[in-house]
Amino acid sequence: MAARTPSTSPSTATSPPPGAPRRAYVLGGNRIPFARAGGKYAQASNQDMLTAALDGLVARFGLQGESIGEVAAGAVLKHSRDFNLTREAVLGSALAATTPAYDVQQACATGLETVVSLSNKIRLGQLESAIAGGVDTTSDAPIAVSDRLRRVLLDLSHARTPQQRLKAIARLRPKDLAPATPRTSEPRTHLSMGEHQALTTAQWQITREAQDEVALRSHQRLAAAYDSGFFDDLVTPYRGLTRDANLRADTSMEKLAKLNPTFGLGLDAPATMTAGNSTPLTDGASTVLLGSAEWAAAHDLTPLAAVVDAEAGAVDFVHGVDGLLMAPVFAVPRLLARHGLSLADLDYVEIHEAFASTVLTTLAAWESEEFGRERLGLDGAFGTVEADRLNVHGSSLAAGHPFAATGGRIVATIAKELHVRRATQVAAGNDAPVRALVSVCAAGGLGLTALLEAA
Ligand SMILES: CC(=O)SCCNC(=O)CCNC(=O)[C@H](O)C(C)(C)COP(=O)(O)OP(=O)(O)OC[C@H]1O[C@@H](n2cnc3c(N)ncnc32)[C@H](O)[C@@H]1OP(=O)(O)O
Repeated sequence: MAARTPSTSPSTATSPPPGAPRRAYVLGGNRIPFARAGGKYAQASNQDMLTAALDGLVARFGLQGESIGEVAAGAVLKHSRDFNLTREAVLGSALAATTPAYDVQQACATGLETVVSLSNKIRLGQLESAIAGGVDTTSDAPIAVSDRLRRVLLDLSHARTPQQRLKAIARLRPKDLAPATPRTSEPRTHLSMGEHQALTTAQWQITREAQDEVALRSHQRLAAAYDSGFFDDLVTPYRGLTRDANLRADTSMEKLAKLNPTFGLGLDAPATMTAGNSTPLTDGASTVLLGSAEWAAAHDLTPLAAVVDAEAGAVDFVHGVDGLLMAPVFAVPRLLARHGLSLADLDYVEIHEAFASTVLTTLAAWESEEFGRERLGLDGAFGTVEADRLNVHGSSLAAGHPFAATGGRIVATIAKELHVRRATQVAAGNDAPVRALVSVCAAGGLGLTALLEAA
């Protein structure tokens, strides 16, 4: 277990101007390595994994027995018994049982939403400390019974006489006994996330080679970050895993090129999306420790980055022309405009790699003069993000994507990167702010984006 981060420079937590809301800081994070579905965590539940991620955080920051302001986390795929999964995880952890905790759900944006909403509470003075997080397992996904079987079972539980029981059972047909398994498909279109993204990929004419390059870079960068020790104080080994199981340090353009297309096979365009340039189904959990400058100082912790602001977006993917995962394309310009910033002002950007082409279609829209003028209301293209400041430590293609846990993984990673960069800059006599953007697309045509600044 990594040691608690000592506060070498608590005064680096910049104070807001008088009258402005105070700042909320990311103080650190902890996650378990992400596993492939059906892999090392096949026997672990959401509660097991979230508790493990929480306990790793507690151990790292010396929070045993501590009452934290609030813990908010969530899971996209949740058993009905887990009506407050987060509270149960807290009760099973080393935190004080007096820590309030609750579930949040915003599809793949869940983890980032918990960071944003808890940070806002800290900024308002409602909380001094908080833990954000998320967890998901596709290995232990809930399997529901059919609607008719569910109604019959409910009626049976209310039946008072044998006749009433028999009457309820008599309504059942053999087909009602078939289970209803969860699918990553949109209820209104019945298309999976991958099928939706294949439509967007074709719309923006993204090539297979460009997608494979994004995937390769993601694996190479995540492997390099692990090798350099970057994740030593962000990831705690769990159930035999020390690194994300999906990480393939030995993948190559040649290996990726050999994979058969998985999504977009029936389209009137080349099918370019494969298992290599799509996120795999993944199990895992992440947590992020948040606090005010005062709470951090009292606990001898160094603020890494402030959560400055956030912007949500949504697209009408059912009736409109915009792809299911394109909401961040619209949210980011609004977020940056509020701060008088452009993409060029950002030192780091992480665009969640739902699919390699999600990153590429997002960039293509921002780089398009026509899109900038007609859809974003700008004078021209919104801008671009060069590869050297985009997903610098890899992203979901390599790490995997346990839906609700991805936001926490990104925020903890980028906050540490901001802190490291700022320290190097300050040592060189440069006091310029260091900023990062987090962009997460989500099912339902949703997107959530956040602006962070090194403390
Ligand atoms: C908002 C959002 O985030 S939306 C996104 C939500 N997430 C999703 O929708 C999940 C999408 N992903 C999937 O559904 C699945 O992972 C799929 C369909 C893409 C692939 O599923 P599978 O076929 O089971 O993948 P699997 O892991 O077996 O890989 C297939 C092959 O590709 C190979 N492969 C995968 N990645 C790589 C790589 N980077 N390099 C080399 N080979 C690779 C595997 O080794 C395997 O080869 P094999 O058949 O010889 O064993």
